[in-house]
Formats: sequence, structure tokens, C-alpha cells
Amino acid sequence: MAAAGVIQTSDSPWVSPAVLVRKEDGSLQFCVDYRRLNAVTTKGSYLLLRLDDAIDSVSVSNWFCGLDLCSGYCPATFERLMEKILHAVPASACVVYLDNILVHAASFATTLTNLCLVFQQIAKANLRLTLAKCSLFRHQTSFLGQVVSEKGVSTDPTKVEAVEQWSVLTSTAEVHSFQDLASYYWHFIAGFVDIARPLHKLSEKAQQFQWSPSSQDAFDQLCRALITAPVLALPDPSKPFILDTDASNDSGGVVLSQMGDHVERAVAQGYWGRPTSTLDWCEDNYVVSFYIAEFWNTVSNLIMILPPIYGAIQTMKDGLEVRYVFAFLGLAAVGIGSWCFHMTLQYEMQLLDELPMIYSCCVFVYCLYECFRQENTVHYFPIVVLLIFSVVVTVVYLQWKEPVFHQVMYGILVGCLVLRSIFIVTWVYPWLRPLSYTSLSVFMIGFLLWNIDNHLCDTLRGTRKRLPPVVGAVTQLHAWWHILTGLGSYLHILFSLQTRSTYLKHRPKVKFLCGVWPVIRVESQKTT
Ligand SMILES: CCCCCCCC/C=C\CCCCCCCC(=O)N[C@@H](CO)[C@H](O)/C=C/CCCCCCCCCCCCC
Ligand SMILES: [Ca+2]
Ligand SMILES: [Zn+2]
Repeated sequence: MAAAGVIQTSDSPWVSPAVLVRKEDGSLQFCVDYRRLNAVTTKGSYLLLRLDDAIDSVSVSNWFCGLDLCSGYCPATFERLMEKILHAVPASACVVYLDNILVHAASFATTLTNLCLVFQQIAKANLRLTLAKCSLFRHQTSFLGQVVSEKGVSTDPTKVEAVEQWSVLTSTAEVHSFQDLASYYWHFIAGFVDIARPLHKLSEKAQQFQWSPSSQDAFDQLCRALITAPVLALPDPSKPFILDTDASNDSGGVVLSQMGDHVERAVAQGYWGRPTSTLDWCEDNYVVSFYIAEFWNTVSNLIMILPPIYGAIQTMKDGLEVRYVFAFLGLAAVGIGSWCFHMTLQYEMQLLDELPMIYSCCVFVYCLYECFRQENTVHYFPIVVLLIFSVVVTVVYLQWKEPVFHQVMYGILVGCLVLRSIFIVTWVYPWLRPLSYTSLSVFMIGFLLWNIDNHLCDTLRGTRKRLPPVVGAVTQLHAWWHILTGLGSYLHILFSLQTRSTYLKHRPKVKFLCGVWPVIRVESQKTT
């Protein structure tokens, strides 16, 4: 080394031992142990680039070259050196973070030009690159522990693969190292702070290490989120930004997004993208499944779909009036619309849920107010009134998009049904009281839960986090509203059908399928 002019004799009062260290690739590296010198050296300080800013600067690029320098030690000194060397290269061409250098551009030709420029500067400074660790002209590369591509930024699978093997954390030190990994990727995980809270508590100094069901739940949720983390779009400064904000008594949230390729892409956390509906219920989105926004609110609609379809088929088989087939199918249509709405939280699907609620309720009103008419007669006046009502509600709601308007209109129709039912069981058929009042009570309990879910959502969410996941599922009150309103509506159709069949002297009877599920049986009206 002396002959090569790399080292020279010195008579300095300072001396540091030299050692040869074997590197991973088997080669030897000459190192000097400067620990004692470092101990008495005043450290230089230099502001490092923010990680987010470093990633943001590659937002409109499609080509990436990752360069790795042979050696880089003291962060401040090294960063200062790198920025000095590459100061002539703009961030839109090359981002430097310690010994990570990312040359990038939107086109191949520009990438080549940028790369030549960076190579020249590195050569001028007499620095060396480790060829094996450089990746040239890629559409996707690993940078600062994240995978950067033309689509955006995602977690580095090699960094999170260890997560799949982890089943439980056994010490505060393990919690710390898991937290370090997870918090590095916090912006890929919706509600990170809330989910990680039990682990954070566990790692507090004064706390004795005790692994509880809530720690396990937080750990499982974070592992799941890390493994299935989405690709976040990189910001394009030339396009407008959309800022969505939300706040409650104990937390706040923001989502920054942009329109891209005709769809709003950004921090969408699930298959159907950012919710566009005017309502988003208390159940947390995309927690149970990546494909279903509100899982429990979706599957609970089955009760509004299957029994009414069975009811419609049975009504046809029994040769009863077609209006009751419409009533059953109307309820099933609401159930299908509601399924689509909660699965996607898209505005169009919301209409598929809410407008059929109005239409089917109009059919119910017609059935109940026309139940004391001659068989096979149709009165057009109530049909026209209800049609006009439906059209007006539809047109106004499409323009106004105010959910309260829809709720009031639906409430008016339910009110008409309640009043008519009370009239029937008070003045005409008092023996139908049990069925009518059961239907009303079930519906009203559902409505009560609907209100609690809306008004006490923050409290419910907070409580759920402290309970095992199975409790979280059964405390989804909007799902219970579906179950109870579905059952209440079904019983209401039975009540309406029984009233009508009694009036027509078809001798209806309530039977229980499998001993539990109520159906109406009448003497078959089909003529052979
Ligand atoms: C005497 C019997 C009463 C039973 C009446 C049954 C009427 C059923 C009519 C249609 C079936 C619809 C089933 C409802 C499905 C709900 C789907 C749903 O959750 N949709 C939401 C979107 O997810 C939608 O935004 C929800 C709107 C809820 C509106 C709630 C307003 C309820 C108003 C009830 C007022 C009762 C007034 C009583 C007055 C005496
Ligand atoms: Ca929700
Ligand atoms: Zn619903």
C-alpha cells in the first residue's frame, strides 16, 4: 500500500490500529479502528433528507438505476460528501440518501444521460461502486427498504417475509424490533397508530412484559397488514391533489390522493378503491377481506335475500296475488343492492341499495292499504300516487344526494305501514296482533341499533379494539340492523299476506319451517 501511494509514514502523536476484515463476498477489506479517535472528535451534523421526500422525488419516473457505493460510514460526513459530489445533479435525476443512490427518469434516454452524469461525478471524486449491488435500468427497484416502481411504492417483500414466520413476541426487545419494522411501513397501514397501541403500551419502560389477547390481536393485525400492504401511488406534482379529512373526539385522519388514469388512486386500502358513497358505516373498511369493504355489513344481507326469494317462489306456487311476489322480490332486491353497496362503498351501489328501499316500501304500502278490496281488482289511484312519490324521491335524491332526505322519505313510508297495521289489528283482525307487533318490535329494535351504531361509533370502535375479534364481529350494529330489519320486513309481508288471505277467505296459517322459520300456508288457489 505504501508502494501504491495509498498510505505514508507519519509522525503524528495519534495512532489507530489497522485490521483486515473478510467481507461477505470473501474479499478482504482494509479497515482502521478509529473508535478512540471518534470518541474525542466533535461530530459533524448534517440534515438528512426526509425519507418521504426522497421517495416523492421519483414520482413521475419509470426507469430506475440503484447504485451502491463500496463504503460509507459516518452518516453526516458521508451525506455531506455525497451531496457535494452530486450537487450538480438535480433530485429529478438522482436521489441520494447516505450510500443509496437512485438515478431515475421517465424515459430510457433521459435515464442514460442522468446515469452518465452521476458516473462522471463519482469517478471525479475517486469513489467506487459495488457492481454486484447495482441494479441498472429497472422498472422496479428496492430503495430505502421500499419497492419503487412506475405504479408507486410498496413494502419490500424481502423485509417483511420474516413477519410471516413470527407467531408471537416473547420479550420487550422483540416488541421493539417488531415496532421498528412495522413503524417504518406505517403509511401503508390504515389506522396504524390505533392498531399498534397495545404493543406500544407493552413496550413502555414501566410496564412488565405480559403478552395478552389484545397484544396478540394488534400483532396479528399488523402482520396481516404488512404482508398485504397495498401499492401507494407516488404523487405527481403536475396534477391537483385531493385532501380528505375526518375527525372524531379521540382521533383524526387525512387522506391525500390524486386523480390518475381516470380513477382516483392514492392510499386506497382495498379492492374497490376509495369509497365514493355519501355514507360510510361504522364497521372499519377492508379489515376482514381485501375484496369486501364492510364484511359483516355485507354478509348480513343474506337474511334479506334468501328467505324472500323462497317466499316469492312459494307465493307463485300457491297462486296468490302477484303483488306479494313483488313484495318479496322487492325485499330481496334491497338485500342484493345492500350487499353490493357494503361490499364496494361506491356511490352507484349505494343507490342500488337505497332506491329499492323506497320502491319496495311503496309496494308494501300498496299491499297493506289495498288489502280489503275485491280479489283480482286493481285500483290505479294508489298506484299512481305511489309511482309519483317514487319518481319524485328518485329525482330529488339523485340531485341532492343528502342521505337524511332518503331516510325521512323512507321513514314516512314506514310510518304509513305502522299506522295501517295498528288500524288493522285494532279494528279488523285483533287475532293478528302477535304477528304484527312482532314484526314492528323486531324492526324497531333494528332501528334502535342503527341509531346507536351511527351516534356512538367512536365508542363502539374503541371498545371493539379491546375485545377479541369474535366480539368485534357480533358488535357490528349496522349488520344487526340488516338482520332485524330484514326479519321485521319479512314478517311484515307475512302479516300483510295473512290479512289479505283472511279477507279473501283463503284460510291462511302460519307454519314454522324446520320448527323455526315462519311461512304462510294457504289452501292452493291454482285451478287445475
Ligand atoms: C309495522 C311493520 C313495520 C315494518 C316495516 C318494514 C318496511 C320495510 C321496507 C322495506 C325493506 C327495506 C329493508 C331495509 C334495508 C336496509 C338496508 C340499509 O341498511 N340501507 C342503508 C344503506 O346501507 C340505508 O342508507 C339506510 C337507511 C336507513 C334509514 C333508516 C330510517 C328508518 C326510519 C324508521 C322510522 C320509523 C318510523 C316509525 C313511525 C311510527
Ligand atoms: Ca365503514
Ligand atoms: Zn346497510
